[in-house]
Amino acid sequence: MMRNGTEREAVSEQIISVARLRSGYGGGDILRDISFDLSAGEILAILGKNGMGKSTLLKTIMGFVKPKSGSIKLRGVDVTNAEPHWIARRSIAYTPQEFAIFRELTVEENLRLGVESDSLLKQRLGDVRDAFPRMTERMSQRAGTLSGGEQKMLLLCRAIVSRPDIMLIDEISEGLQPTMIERMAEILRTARSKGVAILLIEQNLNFALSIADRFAILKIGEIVESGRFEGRDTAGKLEKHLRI
Ligand SMILES: Nc1ncnc2c1ncn2[C@@H]1O[C@H](COP(=O)(O)OP(=O)(O)OP(=O)(O)O)[C@@H](O)[C@H]1O
Repeated sequence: MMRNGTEREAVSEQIISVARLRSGYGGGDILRDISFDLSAGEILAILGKNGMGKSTLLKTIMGFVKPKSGSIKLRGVDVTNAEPHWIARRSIAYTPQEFAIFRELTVEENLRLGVESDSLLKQRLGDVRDAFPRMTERMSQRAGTLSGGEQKMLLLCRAIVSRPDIMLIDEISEGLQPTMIERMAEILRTARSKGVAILLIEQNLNFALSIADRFAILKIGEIVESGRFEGRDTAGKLEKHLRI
């Protein structure tokens, strides 16, 4: 598949393949029939109104919610019925919507959870410094004392130090100041340029439009519209589906 961009490198490896996925909680279906592919070095924004199942999609890919039918493949490996701890080891970083840092641990200890050893974290501190220099000045500070924006940034830095092939990101920009959102956009663009495949759940349409290559609109458990961001045409489609 050709990527949107100037280099026009042919990138064919399907990093995530979801086919005819049905999933939900108890007897009810939240996702009814979801299919999409995501390649290396590509950002796909999943958009939709509240409660349409965007977070459920990421939780299902991570194995926290069990699929009822359909399939999920990560780099060609079928993970449809795999356990979350096994999926988490397949070079995938998940930043959930709810704060997932350990407030009582220090910034360094939280980052340490993203890597296998102390020495590896030391080697990769440059990644954190490049992403958000202030974080490396806060290494011994308790994570719970960081500002809300910094806590979200810590989540993203923890994902970055794990050097994943895949990032699943749920509403990272929610409630943040524009400068912080722009920094996050830069971090995600950098990850994409290194070939990371990014599935981005977003309510902030401008943020999504500014970084994603493609979009998919989720409505009542199905993808009702998808494509590349192409100016006004796309804006019209999005407007139609996302209107409150
Ligand atoms: N653990 C759960 N048990 C039962 N129902 C749930 C559970 N988690 C979510 N739901 C329901 O599933 C539906 C989809 O929720 P989900 O969080 O996936 O939506 P979303 O599109 O991410 O919405 P938002 O943008 O508001 O976060 C909602 O109706 C929600 O109430």
